[in-house]
Amino acid sequence: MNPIVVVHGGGAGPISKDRKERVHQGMVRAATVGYGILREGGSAVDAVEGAVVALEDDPEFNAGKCAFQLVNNTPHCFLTDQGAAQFAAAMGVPEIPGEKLVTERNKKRLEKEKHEKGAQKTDCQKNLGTVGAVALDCKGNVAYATSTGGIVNKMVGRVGDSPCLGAGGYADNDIGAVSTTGHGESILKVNLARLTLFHIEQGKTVEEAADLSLGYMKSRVKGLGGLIVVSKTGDWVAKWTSTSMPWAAAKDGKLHFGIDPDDTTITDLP
Ligand SMILES: COC(=O)C[C@H](N)C(=O)O
Repeated sequence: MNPIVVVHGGGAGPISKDRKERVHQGMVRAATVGYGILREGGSAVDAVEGAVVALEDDPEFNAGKCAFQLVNNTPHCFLTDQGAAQFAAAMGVPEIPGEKLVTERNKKRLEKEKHEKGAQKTDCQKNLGTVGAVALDCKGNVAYATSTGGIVNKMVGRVGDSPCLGAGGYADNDIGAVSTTGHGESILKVNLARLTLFHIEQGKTVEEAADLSLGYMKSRVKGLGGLIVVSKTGDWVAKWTSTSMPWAAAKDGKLHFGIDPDDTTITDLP
């Protein structure tokens, strides 16, 4: 099986010219890290972890920190609050003060948002991002990872879509893997990642499946977003209904990259 990794940097509004080059570099770096792991025989799980950690460490993107493997070390899928903190400490994860995880750009964005009236919109255009990766390894295994700082000005205690199975992502070796981004509440309501895989299970191409599930989210709950998919047969796609979504894909020694609709560049991988 020829390995593939696809990454995204969050579905959002237009990206300013000066940020575009930095975002481009971040996407290329993450896809190259993930692909390098796969080329050396690494697993899909290792590849998505490597790619997402590269994006988490890049201040250009809005993500969490430390994508370690809960499912491999506990019988559970989710841990929150104090339990999550205890588990992280037991795994030797260093504690980082909250303020060190917030960039100046995000602080300014929060202040601006607090002064603007009105409820959270479902178009996700103001959000600064989320990062994600999907991969298919040489053995035919697929995996996904999604990491986010969430939406701006959210209520304390909000759980978004990104950590939730079926919404923020899903992987099944019999079908493929998906990582999503966009308006979290909408993504949760339609179970966007699993819905996309359902369409592939029903015989749709990855492209058709992505269009159907994103189209359904838009028409049914007026939610905008984006997603990346890799199927078990090695087909992949990056699609979005938000204005932009930075993405990159590495396959067969080629690197594909884009931010805006109908604007893809293809180069040779180093
Ligand atoms: C582009 O922004 C996001 O993807 C935010 C994330 N889905 C959330 O709602 O928490």
